[in-house]
Amino acid sequence: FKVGVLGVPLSKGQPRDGTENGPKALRNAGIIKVLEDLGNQVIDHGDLQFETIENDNPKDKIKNPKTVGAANKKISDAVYSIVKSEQLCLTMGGDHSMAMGSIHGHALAEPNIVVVWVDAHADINTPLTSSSGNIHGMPLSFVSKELEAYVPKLKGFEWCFPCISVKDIVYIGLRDVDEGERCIIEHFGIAHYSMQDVDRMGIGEVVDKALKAVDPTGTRPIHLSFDVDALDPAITPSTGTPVAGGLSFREGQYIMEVLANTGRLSVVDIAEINTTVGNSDVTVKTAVEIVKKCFGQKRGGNFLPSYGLP
Ligand SMILES: N[C@@H](CC/C=C/[B-](O)(O)O)C(=O)O
Ligand SMILES: [Mn+2]
Ligand SMILES: [Mn+2]
Ligand SMILES: [Mn+2]
Repeated sequence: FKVGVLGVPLSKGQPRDGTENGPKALRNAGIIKVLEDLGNQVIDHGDLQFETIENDNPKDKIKNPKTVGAANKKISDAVYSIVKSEQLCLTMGGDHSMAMGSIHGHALAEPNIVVVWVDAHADINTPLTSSSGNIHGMPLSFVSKELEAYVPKLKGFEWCFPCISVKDIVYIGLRDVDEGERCIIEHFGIAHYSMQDVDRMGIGEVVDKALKAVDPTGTRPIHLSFDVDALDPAITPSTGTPVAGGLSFREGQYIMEVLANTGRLSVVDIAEINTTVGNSDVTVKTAVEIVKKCFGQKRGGNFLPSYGLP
């Protein structure tokens, strides 16, 4: 693939410093070379620079609205231009509020996207249902048309127009969903596969059903937004909101292999690596292994055309 890599050092969508180090940690772990060794042509777009806006006081309890709004506008513009230049975009976060910008920019460039949201959390609180006021718990409410009426227009988000339908979203890995989010999921019938579903059906059936739910004809570009806290904290301890009982290393790899195999992956977010929490080496190594499966590495083995085999 032609892969456009973008660093998104964002942390103000949540309270724990450290997610701004995510892009650096992945780079230091050699993510660029790893992708090149898999035969991809990698264009490194560097790390976005975000400014912290002064007296960015909470508005209706929402924290750092101007800083997070301005950052996501930059993310949207960058992802838009990367997708427009026919590159498979890898956005390295940064807290998960980044997905508001990456989905927005992606949808502007590719109007028919579906969103596969792999996460312990639903991240679809509106500013009115959120109890924390942390925007990393709200990105999907800002970009979903059906929720527009419930999302107050906040200063800093004038640029953000709802660009997907909740029918285009499917969840995998849920195990910590707020009441307001459950209400939204039930009311709008959002496709979702929780860890209970993974236990009941197995990851193979979950991924098949998840893709069928949003893209039955198997034709639409895929936005994968992967929150490392979807995985079990034993393998991704360095994250801000860990929840026990997560996806195994193998289940995480399996999801990525199937999505890569569709050939329709268009944007991949990897979010919520926080190097200041727990053992960040394990977390970053796991994240790199998981991302490799998005960009062509197969557990059954790869041979690259360069070997000249028929
Ligand atoms: N639902 C909680 C937790 C949000 C978790 C966000 B994360 O999935 O991006 O880590 C909230 O709204 O504060
Ligand atoms: Mn999460
Ligand atoms: Mn259910
Ligand atoms: Mn998340």
